Amino acid sequence: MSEQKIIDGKAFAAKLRTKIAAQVAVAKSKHGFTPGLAVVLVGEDPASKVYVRNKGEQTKEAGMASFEYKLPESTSQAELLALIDKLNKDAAVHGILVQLPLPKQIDSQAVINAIDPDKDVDGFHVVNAGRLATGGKGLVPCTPFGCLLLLKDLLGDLAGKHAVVIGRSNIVGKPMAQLLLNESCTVTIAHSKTRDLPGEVRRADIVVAAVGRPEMVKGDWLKEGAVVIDVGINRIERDGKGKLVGDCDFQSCLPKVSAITPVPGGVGPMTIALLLNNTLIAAARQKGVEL
Ligand SMILES: Nc1nc(=O)c2c([nH]1)NC[C@@H]1CN(c3ccc(C(=O)N[C@@H](CCC(=O)O)C(=O)O)cc3)C=[N+]21
Ligand SMILES: [Mg+2]
Repeated sequence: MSEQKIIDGKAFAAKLRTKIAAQVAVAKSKHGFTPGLAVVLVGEDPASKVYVRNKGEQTKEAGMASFEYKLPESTSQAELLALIDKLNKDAAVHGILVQLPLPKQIDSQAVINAIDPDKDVDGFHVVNAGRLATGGKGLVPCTPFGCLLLLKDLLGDLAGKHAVVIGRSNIVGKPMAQLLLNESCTVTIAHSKTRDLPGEVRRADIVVAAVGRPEMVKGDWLKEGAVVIDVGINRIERDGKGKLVGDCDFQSCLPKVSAITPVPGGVGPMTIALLLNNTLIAAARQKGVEL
């Protein structure tokens, strides 16, 4: 059980943020603009508040402008759409993120599709999903993008690898499968109706777990030497204490894998780093410059 099996997403993300900060400095000194990210939080979900605070802090650390909008739980869809319209028109805002989930009176997909696709740094707009599916130049969802960078850093060329993505959400599973397909992997998308999930996972060189079920994937489901990317972030109680665990049972998986991401410290920090990267990409495109 060697140490280096455990992928240090936190360190990788920190390195990426250093590179981003250097490019932000060039945007300012050479091109005279500051990339700006607006994050909109509706309601009081405590977990969401933590993520939004981390995003704001890391945005400023990278030298970007951070705009935070905190709206009450009772906000109507019309009020939220009015804010999006204002941010779409604001030249200082190059990226817009509306924190999910939204309160139930609001149709999330309608809100996401109201964001200017070129400012949609989550990559959730239907136009960006379409661009990803058809090989266009869009904005790629942060979590799958971060997972892909970790995999390429570890394995280099991914062509011909068998990847099993567990989970079919629009925000992780589907775009992850698309990215792996674009890298010429053979991709299986598994989900709650998949027959014999352990059997599917056993064929995988690469497993991406994004189901939101604590410790579901067991070590005996894995092929010897598989690479496991654990996207799950589940808060559980164990021995009377709150604990953060992934979708993979880390203890049983570790002896079987060639590499695995931990939770915390794996995919989570990459998601925020890729959000900053997307903001930089969006800003550079809006300004028509190469950084
Ligand atoms: N429009 C939208 N875009 C998102 O990207 C989005 C969202 N809504 N809603 C909530 C989820 C969740 N999310 C995380 C980001 C970073 C960590 C992260 O940095 N986690 C750390 C620490 C976790 C902790 O200690 O709580 C880690 O895994 O090491 C986790 C979760 C982004 N999300
Ligand atoms: Mg994201």
